[in-house]
Amino acid sequence: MSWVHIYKKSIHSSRAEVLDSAVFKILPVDTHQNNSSKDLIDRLRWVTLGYHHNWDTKVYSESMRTEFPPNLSRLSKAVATATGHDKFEAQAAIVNFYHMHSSLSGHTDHSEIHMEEPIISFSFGQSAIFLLGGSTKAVPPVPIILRSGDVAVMAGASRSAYHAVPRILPTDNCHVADLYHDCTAADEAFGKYIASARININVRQVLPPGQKFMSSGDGSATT
Ligand SMILES: O=C(O)CCC(=O)C(=O)O
Ligand SMILES: [Fe+2]
Repeated sequence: MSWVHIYKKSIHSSRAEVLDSAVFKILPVDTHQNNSSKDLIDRLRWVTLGYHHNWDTKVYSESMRTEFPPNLSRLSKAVATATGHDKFEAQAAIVNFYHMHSSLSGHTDHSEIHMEEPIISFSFGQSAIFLLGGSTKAVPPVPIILRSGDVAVMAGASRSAYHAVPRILPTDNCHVADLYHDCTAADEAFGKYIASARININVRQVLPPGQKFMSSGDGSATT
């Protein structure tokens, strides 16, 4: 496993583009409430990019694919190359939106057809306790704090290890101002959002090296 903590100030500029051509998951809306945009933003839990992982079957398919955001692709490739994975191609990402009481239970990420390349994970906003375990849930996990601007590279054994996010930790040191340049209304709204939220973007390669599309026999991942 390798972990790198770098580039706090240089990883915000693709924010608008990242949210283009994405699949969103918003928690069910209570029809008795009025669904203001703030209400909907608060219910947003994840977005997928590139190959859109089917949340129920955990399978990717060619029919559920949109262009991967070029800026995020370049950034992920630069991080992968800097950590010794220069063949890495960004083809899918999950953007997780955590609130102060959110958590993510223990799981492995194994839907990708090609598992030899790392997962590149970017964290913004509030901090998280990240637990990194082993190949079974019996392996006691190691706790790691992921802060805003941290980049984690899950490679080697950690690529297929169990991991979880049991707690979001409040921080007043999340460099909110670094996450945007111009003080537009949208930036101000983002500043308010991120003051009590964590965003994690984790980027994956799905296909084997050189393969550009999924063929019909691909994508039979099991949970
Ligand atoms: O939020 C994180 O740091 C981890 C997210 C994760 O493990 C996932 O989306 O599969
Ligand atoms: Fe994961």
